[in-house]
Amino acid sequence: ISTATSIAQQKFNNCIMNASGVWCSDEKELTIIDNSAAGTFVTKSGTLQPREGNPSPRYFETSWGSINSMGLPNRGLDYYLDFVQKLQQQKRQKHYFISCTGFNVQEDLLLLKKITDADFKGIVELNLSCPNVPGKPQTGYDFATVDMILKNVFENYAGPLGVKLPPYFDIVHFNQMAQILNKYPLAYINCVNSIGNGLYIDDEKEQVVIKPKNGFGGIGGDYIKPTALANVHAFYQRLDPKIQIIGTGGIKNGQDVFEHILCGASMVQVGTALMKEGPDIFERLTQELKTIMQAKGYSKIADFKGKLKYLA
Ligand SMILES: C=Cc1c(C(=O)O)[nH]c(=O)[nH]c1=O
Repeated sequence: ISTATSIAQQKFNNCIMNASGVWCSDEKELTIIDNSAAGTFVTKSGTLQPREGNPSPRYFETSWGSINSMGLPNRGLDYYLDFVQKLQQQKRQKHYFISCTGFNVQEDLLLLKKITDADFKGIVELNLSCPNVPGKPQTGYDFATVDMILKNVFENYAGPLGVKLPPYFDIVHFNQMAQILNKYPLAYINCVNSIGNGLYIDDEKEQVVIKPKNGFGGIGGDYIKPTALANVHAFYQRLDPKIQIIGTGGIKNGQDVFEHILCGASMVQVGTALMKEGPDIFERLTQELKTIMQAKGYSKIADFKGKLKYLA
């Protein structure tokens, strides 16, 4: 039984990896994920300059998931690029994802130029969905801007590149976004980022639980699995098959991984549950997925990817 997969013709021996932002902020964390059962890793979204991010507390775990308003703290794209290039020299058969995000299209293009100049051979994840930078709207909800960015990106960047999208909640929005995405040679899209600007309350204190934005933050975990599955499947139904889908959102056991793949995901990313359990989770998720595949008579991901059935 194999849980291997491939994205943009790059092969991974496991279809399960971390979600950007979790266990990927520095060399130490990335090395641990690299040595775990995860098929690969994606870095925290790198910006042109390093960032402190928002004031703490800025992350809070609940029984059903998490809320975060990190504010894009990161070491800067150069740091992640240097680290991944060094690692790539040692592990030639492995491929890695680098996430990046600019605050406008000019910055996006500068980031991609850095990646081109570094002769990066892995896969780029352009984050269009950070919900927690005060004063900055989520690019992914501005369709015209997404179109303009992708046009500029693919006029300037030649390597495999995917985009991290926010969750959409309207069929017409799925249609409109799919129409835009299908115009471009995307390697993949990653659905979904956290559900933006949720609010979690400590009843005893009658208080919010994170400091930034009066307690408003991105929601992850069990709360968002139905939304994540719907976004994966909606785009799977609408996109050119050349554009693969990475499923992110609400994965904490093998069943959740199975469901994302059934909806059309070629790869899955784990955020909140990885934050709670640590990198050992990858071994557990892989074994649980294999057990499910075995019980159903599937030997590889392709046997059931996208094969969700409807009611007649
Ligand atoms: C990159 C910023 C993001 C952040 C953040 O750094 O606040 N949190 C998320 O849940 N998703 C993001 O994309």
